[in-house]
Amino acid sequence: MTKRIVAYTRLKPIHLDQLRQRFHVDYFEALKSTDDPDFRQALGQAHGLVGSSFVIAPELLEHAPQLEAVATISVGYDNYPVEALTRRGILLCNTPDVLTETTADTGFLLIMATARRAIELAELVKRGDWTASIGEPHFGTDVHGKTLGMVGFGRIGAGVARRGALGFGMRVLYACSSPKPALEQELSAVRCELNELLSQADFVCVTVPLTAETTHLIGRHEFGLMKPSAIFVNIARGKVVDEAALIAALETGEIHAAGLDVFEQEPLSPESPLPHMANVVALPHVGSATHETRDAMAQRAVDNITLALEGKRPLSLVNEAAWRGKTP
Ligand SMILES: NC(=O)C1=CN([C@@H]2O[C@H](COP(=O)(O)OP(=O)(O)OC[C@H]3O[C@@H](n4cnc5c(N)ncnc54)[C@H](OP(=O)(O)O)[C@@H]3O)[C@@H](O)[C@H]2O)C=CC1
Ligand SMILES: O=CC(=O)O
Repeated sequence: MTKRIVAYTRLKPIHLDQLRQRFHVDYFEALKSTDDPDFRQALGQAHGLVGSSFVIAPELLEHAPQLEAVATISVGYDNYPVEALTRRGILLCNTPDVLTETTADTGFLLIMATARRAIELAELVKRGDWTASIGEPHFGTDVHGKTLGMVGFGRIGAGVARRGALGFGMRVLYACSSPKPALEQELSAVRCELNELLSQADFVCVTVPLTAETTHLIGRHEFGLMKPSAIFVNIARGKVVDEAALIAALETGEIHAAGLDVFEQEPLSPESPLPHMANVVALPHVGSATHETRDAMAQRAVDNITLALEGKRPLSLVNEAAWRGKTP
């Protein structure tokens, strides 16, 4: 029997063809909502699910009685009900590693663009307002030699810190669930409590996954601990930050500026003041969005779902317990 896959994110022909060589693929290249009746009907026969950017609620799984594996085209898996999947023995696979360096580049891009006010000043030139030598009101802030505070020190966090420590001579502090002795050695990084990091860092960069524990990890209290000169960067998930508290901290000068790739609501609501604030650089969740990296992520997802549906261990598995349940 040919197994069936529902693919709900646009894929390049090269990736779609690989899936179609082995499976029957129900392809939703422009899915607007998981309430789409055709999508729900296809789920009814699906053994595999491939995609990203939609919340896959536990209720949706009830429409997929034959589901064996899910491959998200992302490293973050906060859109998936991991416990419900594991309970049913459904494998959940993601795309770590292949996007680490690109996302770390985005983190550093935000650090640099925000500190040096690159977007604001480029806009000034574009408007034709560069009519005299630029003076102090338009000066930026140095990055090199400053203190970089990493909240979360996994793959991407280490990538950002490496750029800061080795490329820009920054002192690295990190707050993380577990110590990272190899990185401490490599980057002279120092582990500290979150509150201490927040009060010492010139740049605070968030790279923790979104979990129940990290939801609103950074809020009013935390912004209050930061230096008035601090620059806050979030490349993790919007909900890790209390956005109302962030807006207040930026408006009152409690912190200096923010570089943001992720938001509590995506796409960003037209009512949000964030993209209109001079001290904010806002990007539309493009941490991994380069041609090379998005191709590598899609390929990893194709490889993951193919292996999983062939009864082999996928390359990157989130719920180890579901795999253990399948193996003697
Ligand atoms: N903006 C974008 O486009 C992108 C965003 N992301 C986001 O970045 C996140 C991180 O990815 P990646 O670096 O690969 O993941 P990792 O799992 O390698 O790193 C996450 C780190 O956060 C730490 N951590 C987890 N919970 C806490 C906590 N409560 N307090 C302190 N530290 C904590 C982990 O600790 P420990 O090591 O002890 O487990 C780990 O070191 C993803 O989950 C995703 O949400 C990813 C890619 C692109
Ligand atoms: O946000 C992107 C991801 O890969 O996670």
